[in-house]
Amino acid sequence: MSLQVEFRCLDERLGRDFPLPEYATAHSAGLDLRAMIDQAIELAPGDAQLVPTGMAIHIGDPGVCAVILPRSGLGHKQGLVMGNLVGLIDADYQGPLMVSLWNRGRLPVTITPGDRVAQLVFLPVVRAVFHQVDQFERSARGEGGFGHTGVR
Ligand SMILES: O=c1ccn([C@H]2C[C@H](O)[C@@H](COP(=O)(O)OP(=O)(O)OP(=O)(O)O)O2)c(=O)[nH]1
Ligand SMILES: [Mg+2]
Repeated sequence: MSLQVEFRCLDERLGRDFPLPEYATAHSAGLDLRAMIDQAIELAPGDAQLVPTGMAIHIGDPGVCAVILPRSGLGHKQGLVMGNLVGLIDADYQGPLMVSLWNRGRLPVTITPGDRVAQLVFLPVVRAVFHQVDQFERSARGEGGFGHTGVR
């Protein structure tokens, strides 16, 4: 399934010095996002910084959102993940796409302009309409949770 999404390039280096966001393979779920910073930054262990991606999107369909996720290699090996764990992009957001980069590792991480630091994944959204009730009709689980079914 493909989706038409409006895209604005906010940084002249994107599409000139660095490729525009693209799916790396025919079946990739995520498009890599680049750190469109002016100069290299070093993230000390534990530090987080909000970094522009040089682009904006307008999804425009309430049945779709996008999420910003870590890249597996950077996240696992260097500890470079998202400071908000997952970035959620609303369908009506039109501002610059920002990435919160958090070094959760034990060593400093250097980020160079244009580095692919995160990935953007589009997802379907179901928006709920709440119907207030006094009691739920009891389900098999009821109120059991948080390990209620055991480990083994
Ligand atoms: O990693 C992120 C997360 C969010 N956003 C943008 C798009 C999103 O639609 C908007 C608001 O995000 P969210 O609702 O998660 O943040 P909030 O703290 O609740 O802000 P708001 O009060 O603007 O909704 O910020 C980003 O650019 N990058
Ligand atoms: Mg919000």
